[in-house]
Amino acid sequence: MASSGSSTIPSTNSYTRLPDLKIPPRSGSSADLTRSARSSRLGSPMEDMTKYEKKLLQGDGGYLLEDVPHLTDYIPDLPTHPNPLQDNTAYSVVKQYFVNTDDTVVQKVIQHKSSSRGTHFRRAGPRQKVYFESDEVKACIVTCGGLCPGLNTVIREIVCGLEVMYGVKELIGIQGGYMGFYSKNTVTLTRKTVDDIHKKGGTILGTSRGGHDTIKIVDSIQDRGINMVFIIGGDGTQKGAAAIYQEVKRRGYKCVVCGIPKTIDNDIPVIDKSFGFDSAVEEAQRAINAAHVEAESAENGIGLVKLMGRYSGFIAQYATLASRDVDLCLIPESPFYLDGHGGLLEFIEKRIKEYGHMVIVVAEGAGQDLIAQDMRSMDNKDASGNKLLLDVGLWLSQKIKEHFGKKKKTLNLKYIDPTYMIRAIPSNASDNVYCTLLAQCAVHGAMAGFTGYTVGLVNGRHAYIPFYKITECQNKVSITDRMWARLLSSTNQPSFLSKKDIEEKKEEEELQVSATSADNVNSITTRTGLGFSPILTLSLYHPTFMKPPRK
Ligand SMILES: Nc1ncnc2c1ncn2[C@@H]1O[C@H](COP(=O)(O)OP(=O)(O)O)[C@@H](O)[C@H]1O
Ligand SMILES: O=P(O)(O)OC[C@H]1O[C@](O)(COP(=O)(O)O)[C@@H](O)[C@@H]1O
Ligand SMILES: [Mg+2]
Repeated sequence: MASSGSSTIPSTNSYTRLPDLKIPPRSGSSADLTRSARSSRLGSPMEDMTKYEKKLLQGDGGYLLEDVPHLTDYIPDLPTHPNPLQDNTAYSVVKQYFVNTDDTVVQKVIQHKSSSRGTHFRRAGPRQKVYFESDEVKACIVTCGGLCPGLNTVIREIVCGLEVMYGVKELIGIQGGYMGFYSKNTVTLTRKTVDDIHKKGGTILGTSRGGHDTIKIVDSIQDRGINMVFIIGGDGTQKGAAAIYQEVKRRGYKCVVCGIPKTIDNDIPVIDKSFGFDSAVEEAQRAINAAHVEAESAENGIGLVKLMGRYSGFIAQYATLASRDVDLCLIPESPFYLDGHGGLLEFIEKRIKEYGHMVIVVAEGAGQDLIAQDMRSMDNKDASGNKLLLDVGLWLSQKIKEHFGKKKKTLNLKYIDPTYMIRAIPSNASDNVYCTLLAQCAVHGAMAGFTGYTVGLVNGRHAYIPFYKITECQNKVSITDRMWARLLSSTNQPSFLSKKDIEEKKEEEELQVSATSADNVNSITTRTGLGFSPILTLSLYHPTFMKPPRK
């Protein structure tokens, strides 16, 4: 818990001055605008939501800090207070408990002797000074998107963190996701009411897709006098959180907006992994084991297990690597074809002939283009705008059965779909610890006045990451990476790709990396002769905010 104090960067005054960067509010700043004053000062809300700001700081050797916003960026002269943790009997004895203001976390941990030091994020943790008095805080928590193991643990630990560490008394839960801000009642959250919730799956607050209406949400935040918003959700949710932060800032309202990344699919970039992912991989083992037992016990037995993963096949990949019983793993990132030489059906036939049984793991987003060709399906979307998938498990079962039928070969195929069962479990022990630390870091950041950030684990260290880094792309399994090769060699399955396909994939992935890399922003930063210089806050256009939020 203690700060290592081993900052890799020299401490300079210009660096520590960063939170005091003054950015004139667009329309004056006041923490208590009345509704009429508010609306009369509003320009076009969408105008501002089409922009986000980058706080970049350059140092020696290509060091770049992609910093998160701070309340003082738009509300000058906010008073600070000593952190109440210094009087907390549990924490007051910890040496160097407060994080050194210069501490940052590197994004890419592999370095060469000629590498530039690259992108860094602000290290998460408690600060010496806070920007809220305990009795001034009115916090709220909301959970959005699909379920994921650990949601209740994060809720519990935000509540306990605020109440126990910072003496905060006013905390409410927004029910039913984003739309709950303007269409549902709230629940009071206290240490007592959340005491047991980490043992249950799901979220005690409820969740939903769709219904993100930035203006209505921020109106509700202001009307309720909320000044800390903790938003737990996936890639869609974090985009919504970024829009809320922009609007709160545009109104000059003193309110922290903090995201805690949630997704069972592990599709959020930058962070090491999302909470609940480990629990999901562990629970998937039960389904794979069952599939293996069924397959082994029958003549020409196939156990087919479908796992979640709409656009990213991480659960399928890691569940396969963990199990060692899997003969074939199919994920959205790796295209395949069914018929002909080198096709999937030929491989299945061969493996069955060789071993008498096999286990197939398929991520729900795999082969969607093939199914769509087959079924001439419509491009359906859910309330959040996510693609509604066709059931690849049923489709594949059918195709395998038809193939064996045509060849008049015996087949015993058992299809297992444990997807929602996996998502609905409580988090396992390691995810519980992970959720606790994430929640505590989120709370420390909010008390320290940071805003517009997602808290995440980067190379094993907790960091505050600006929203745009999380929302600009999706984390996907790289099939030109060593980890996918490990899987291929463990299952001994073909890659179904030609050399040309692999080259194209490599190029595609490299392009994606360079489009989001620090090199792109280096060209728009400036330097002074000092080791570190708070350089500028850039307004950039980002496609996320170009469109009105999806409803
Ligand atoms: N681009 C966006 N801008 C604003 N809100 C969004 C955006 N995409 C999704 N949301 C909102 O975020 C919430 C959750 O999104 P969803 O994609 O369903 O789940 P997840 O956050 O788990 O990816 C929904 O209420 C949805 O309306
Ligand atoms: O809850 P729904 O609407 O059935 O959605 C199922 C989807 O939710 C997920 O479990 C998680 O997606 P999110 O992280 O976007 O919530 C996907 O794997 C799956 O495709
Ligand atoms: Mg999502």
